[in-house]
Amino acid sequence: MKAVHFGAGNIGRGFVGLLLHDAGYEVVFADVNGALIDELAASDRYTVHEVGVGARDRVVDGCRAVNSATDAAGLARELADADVVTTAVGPNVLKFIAPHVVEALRARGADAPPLAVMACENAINATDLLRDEMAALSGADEWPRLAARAVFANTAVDRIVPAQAADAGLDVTVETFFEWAIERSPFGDTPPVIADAHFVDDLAPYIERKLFTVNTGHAATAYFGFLAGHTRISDALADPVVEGAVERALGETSALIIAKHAFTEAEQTAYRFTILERFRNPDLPDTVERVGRQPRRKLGRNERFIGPAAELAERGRPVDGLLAAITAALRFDVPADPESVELGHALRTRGPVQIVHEVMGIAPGHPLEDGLVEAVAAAASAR
Ligand SMILES: NC(=O)C1=CN([C@@H]2O[C@H](COP(=O)(O)OP(=O)(O)OC[C@H]3O[C@@H](n4cnc5c(N)ncnc54)[C@H](O)[C@@H]3O)[C@@H](O)[C@H]2O)C=CC1
Ligand SMILES: O=P(O)(O)OC[C@H]1O[C@](O)(CO)[C@@H](O)[C@@H]1O
Repeated sequence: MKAVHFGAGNIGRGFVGLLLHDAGYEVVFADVNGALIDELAASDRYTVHEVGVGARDRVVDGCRAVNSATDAAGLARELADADVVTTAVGPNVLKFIAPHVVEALRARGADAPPLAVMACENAINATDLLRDEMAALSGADEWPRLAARAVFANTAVDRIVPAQAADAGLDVTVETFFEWAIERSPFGDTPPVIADAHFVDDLAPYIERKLFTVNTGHAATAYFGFLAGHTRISDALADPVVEGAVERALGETSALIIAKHAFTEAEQTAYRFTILERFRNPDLPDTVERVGRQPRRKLGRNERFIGPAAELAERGRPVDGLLAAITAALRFDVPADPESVELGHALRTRGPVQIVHEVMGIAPGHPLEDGLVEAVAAAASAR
């Protein structure tokens, strides 16, 4: 069995690549980072170092690497007999992966087993986004023929993999916790065998619970922690002011998750507790700048703040904690982060109403609109 994984970064090597390797797949990493690919090609192995309770080291061996920016022929050869394609490149990069997978399906025989395609990104239904990019490239005439040669399954991935030390080489430090939930139904009776993944009939509850608890909580810790002057996530959460603000936002998203899905209040409280303990892990060298990265993406309509706040507002439920986190996200002033710079520029040059409509995707008259306009105005006057 063979898997081609796009994105040999933190989640690629420290999570998806590891689980595929442990499931018996021959793993081929495809990436546009030439130095990283050269290093992977020169050594067929690396170590995943876990930190935290029950930590152990895991070796990934037998892997190969191909530069997807410069070696289209090599990539096509690897894709030709792949069983699985996965990605961990960031949701905004999926459009650059789409042409490669379209070409692979064009070259794939109609009798070959279907290629399992699973995007492993922090976004709701990221595989559908990739499939839509592919369908648009292919066109209405050809697409049904190509689509029949693949199975597209959405997934939810959860493991904290921080930025790695400069001298770490290919090795990756990760937390012990992980969860990879994959939609079962697209595969019919023959889902891929990935022992450490968890196949579910309905992914929506898992992905919403994950995105609106883990990612809302983590990003809120980063933004409130940044404003309070903290560098590390674990230090930020040890600050009672930051912890209180994060708890308030998570109290609101938890109310939504319990109202929408079959999780009980006790289950959601336990889940939230576990998540906050993971963020507190002092052995995890994680920073507010990494976790807060790309604030514009994180303030998108279906993302971790605006998504749950919009649904809560539609239900007439409180959203003050989320609005405070949104203001903090807009005040995340990190010159090295292009999206933070872009938001700073938007706050200086565009009015709050325009930002709410165009950046956050909230329509005029939506019940969240007024609260958001106030949150944006507060950030504009503070930044
Ligand atoms: N790091 C974490 O703790 C977690 C990250 N995620 C998600 O996983 C995805 C990847 O995140 P990280 O691994 O942290 O980022 P990363 O920056 O460490 O890795 C991304 C990799 O994608 C590569 N890449 C960029 N453009 C590419 C292209 N066109 N073709 C092939 N490769 C390309 C980059 O060179 C890099 O090696 C994101 O969607 C993130 O939200 C999900 C759960 C946890
Ligand atoms: O690119 P994003 O959305 O910040 O993804 C990384 C996030 O995902 C998480 O791993 C949670 O699964 C956090 O480590 C981190 O905040």
